[in-house]
Order: sequence, then structure tokens, then C-alpha cells
Amino acid sequence: MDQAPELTLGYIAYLNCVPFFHHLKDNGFHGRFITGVPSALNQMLQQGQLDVSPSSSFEYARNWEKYLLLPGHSISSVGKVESVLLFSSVGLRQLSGHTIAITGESATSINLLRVILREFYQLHDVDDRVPEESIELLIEAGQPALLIGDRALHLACNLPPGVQVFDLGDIWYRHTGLPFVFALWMIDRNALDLHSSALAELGEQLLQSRQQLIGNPYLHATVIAKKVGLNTETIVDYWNTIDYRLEKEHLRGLQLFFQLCEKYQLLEGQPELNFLD
Ligand SMILES: C=C(O[C@@H]1C=C(C(=O)O)C=C[C@H]1O)C(=O)O
Repeated sequence: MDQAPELTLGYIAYLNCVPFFHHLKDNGFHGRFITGVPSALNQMLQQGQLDVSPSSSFEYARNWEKYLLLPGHSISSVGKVESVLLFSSVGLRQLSGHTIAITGESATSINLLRVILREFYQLHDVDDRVPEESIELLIEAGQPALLIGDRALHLACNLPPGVQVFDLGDIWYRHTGLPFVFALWMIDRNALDLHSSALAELGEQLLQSRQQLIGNPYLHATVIAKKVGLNTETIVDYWNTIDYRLEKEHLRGLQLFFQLCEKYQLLEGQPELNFLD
């Protein structure tokens, strides 16, 4: 019998992660899940509390020596992403001098917003902060703000009057022609020895799980729709919009993002992209 302890896997508590996880145990995965928003999972990864997790690509860049990447999987967009949204009652070019309220749940998307404003709109005087108040209430009151994940999906379906929506995946694609990689699957290097066989199997298990859910999404989307208060169609459309692959073009997009982060002093240097063999 295999005596190795179970793998501890981070689970981003957003709908975009359902395709990875819903059928994972059916595909032979044994382990335990710890759920959290990306910023919480980033911190748990840094502290060695997770063996492997999908989490912010920006977290990989700032602590890359600690991690290996699982090949083939990501949370990316090729064009619109639908859940990384800037809500604003003024156009992007009118944001000069404003402070944008940003979600405390993100590491990648908040830096994508900074890069987009500086590099594509030459806006160098836009500040941001994580507010103590509810971001949804601030948006209703007319303040510009960035939300990600399910909260962004919900607000986009119930947009307050006069508020415009800017999809950061779409803006990135229009300016670069490249995919944008929001999340990568990161393995704690310290977990490699103990969990080598489970980690070697994980990539294929995730692929099977993804294909099963995306191939037959309606049954589960209907169940989730009732729980979370979104339409079944909205959820299925979202799963089909997110690009879960990690291929050459994705890596080009990722490297360009990291270069721009360094250009604007959001990162100190360029990470090596090191993968599990
Ligand atoms: C597209 C998304 O990708 C996410 C965005 C992340 C971030 O901004 O740090 C991290 C993980 C992903 O869940 C989203 O959650 O809306």
C-alpha cells in the first residue's frame, strides 16, 4: 500500500476552477483540498502549507525559486475573460488623477491593471488601494474599481446605472495579440520528493477532469446556478471563455506581462519558467 501522505491541493473558490476540480477524484486523484481566494492561496503557497495549487501568475514571478510549474494548465484568456473587470462611470482615459479601488483577492489582475493603464493608456498618475468598504457599494456610488472572480461575474449581470465595464483580458489581447495568463499551477519544490508519483499523475487527471466538465457542462452548471444565483447559460459561457491551456503563445504573453511589470517596478526581475519534468 502507498504510505505517502495525501497531497494538499489549493482550490480557488471561484467558478473558473470548477472544470479542474469537479471530476478530479473520479479520475483517481487522492488528496485534500484547501479552498481560498487567490491572495490567500498565494500566501499559503509561500508558507509551504500547500503542496500544489492554481494561483496568481504574479505570485510565481515574485517567488519563482520556490516553485515548479505544472505543464499544460492555466487560467488564461484569449480576448475577453468575463471576470477580471474594471467598473467605472468614466472612460479609461478620464481616469487620470483618480484612485481605483482594487480587490484584495488578487495579485495578478491588480498588476495587469497597473500595466494596462501605464503602457497602453500612458496614465502614470492613477493610484489604487484596497478599500475597507465593500467594493460593490463603492462602484454603486460611482467610484472606479477592479473586481475578479465570481464577484465580477455577479456585478456584470446587475450593473448599476451609468457604470461601464472594461474587460482586462480583452484590453490585453487588443494591444498585444497574445493570451493573458492569470493563474498557473505551482508546485512547492519541497513537496517534490514526498509526492513525486501523485504529482506525476496530476497533469493528466486535471486534463481528463477539464475535458469531462467542458464536454458536458449543463448538468453541473444547472446545480451551481441555483446555488450561486447566476444563469446556467452564463456559467457555461464562462467555462467556454476561460482558456485552461498553457502553450507557447501563453508563455509569450506571460513573459511580456512580466517584462512590463519589471518596466514599471512592480517586479524586481524576470523569473525563470521552470516546469515539472
Ligand atoms: C480570471 C481570473 O483569474 C484569476 C485571477 C487571479 C489574480 O488576479 O491574482 C488569480 C487566480 C485566478 O482565479 C479570475 O479569477 O477572475
